[in-house]
Amino acid sequence: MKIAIIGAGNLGLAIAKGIINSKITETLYITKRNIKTLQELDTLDNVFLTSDNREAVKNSDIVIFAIQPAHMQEIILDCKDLFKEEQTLISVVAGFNIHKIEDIIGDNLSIIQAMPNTAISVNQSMTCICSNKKGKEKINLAQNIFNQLGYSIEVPEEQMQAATVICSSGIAFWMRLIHAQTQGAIELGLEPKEAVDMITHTCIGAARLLISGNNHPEQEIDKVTTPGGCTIAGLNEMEHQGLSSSIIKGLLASYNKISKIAKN
Ligand SMILES: NC(=O)C1=CN([C@@H]2O[C@H](COP(=O)(O)OP(=O)(O)OC[C@H]3O[C@@H](n4cnc5c(N)ncnc54)[C@H](OP(=O)(O)O)[C@@H]3O)[C@@H](O)[C@H]2O)C=CC1
Ligand SMILES: O=C(O)[C@@H]1CCC=N1
Repeated sequence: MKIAIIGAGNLGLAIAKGIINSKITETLYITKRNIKTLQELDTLDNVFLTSDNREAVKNSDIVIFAIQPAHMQEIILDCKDLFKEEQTLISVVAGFNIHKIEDIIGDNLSIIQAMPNTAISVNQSMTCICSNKKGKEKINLAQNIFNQLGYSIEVPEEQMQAATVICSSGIAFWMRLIHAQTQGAIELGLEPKEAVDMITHTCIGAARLLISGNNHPEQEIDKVTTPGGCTIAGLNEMEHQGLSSSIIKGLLASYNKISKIAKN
């Protein structure tokens, strides 16, 4: 399998790192205009750094677009004559729906829209995917790739905006929650590094409990909250200060924004 990543910025580079870790590809082309910033990958075998998108597209079975939405039309048009029916085109461009890509290159190519997150660099991305009609036959291939870079699920195209908020922006939301806990932990007298270790491993534990069992989060909370104890005191104060409400409102604001971007 030969893969090209068009646009190695924050996400494209993270995808490249995940792919390199998982050794799923025979050759990996990585493009950006200024390839000097990719020096850390320069010496790797079978990894080709170039600013020539056409060279990357020509030499790949799977082409992943990880550029800003404003660059999509120009870059796709530049490579349009090179795309082949057997290739799989994967776009991770948020808010750039499949029909916008089909408007540029037609509906004869397999197009997958994927929404990963930056944890793809450590093969822990939650990635949601959907496809155009032609791309249905390539969904398994795409899931096979993203499952090696974390975990993936297929969702209806109309849920991609929600998936962007929960999975892709979600990394930033969780980071902010972890940071807030760190600030609290430092005030309780813990060293910052020690605090982050404690918080991140507790966070992984909470996620593992829900992934491994079928319990609702509140059932797990019930097991922790000793009547009259410190957990319920903390939880109630957080809710008095609007924790759940502020998170829900934040998710809705994020969703409204990406929906607006997708409509333009
Ligand atoms: N960051 C994230 O966590 C997520 C991002 N996304 C989506 O991924 C896309 C990329 O986001 P992000 O990585 O943050 O953005 P960046 O701006 O960090 O990356 C975009 C990259 O595209 C490169 N680029 C620009 N023009 C060209 C060109 N003509 N040919 C090749 N490469 C080019 C730029 O490098 P140079 O200037 O050197 O060419 C830059 O490194 C966006 O559409 C975003 O919506 C989706 C989910 C999560
Ligand atoms: O913030 C953004 O718009 C992009 C999409 C999801 C993550 N980053």
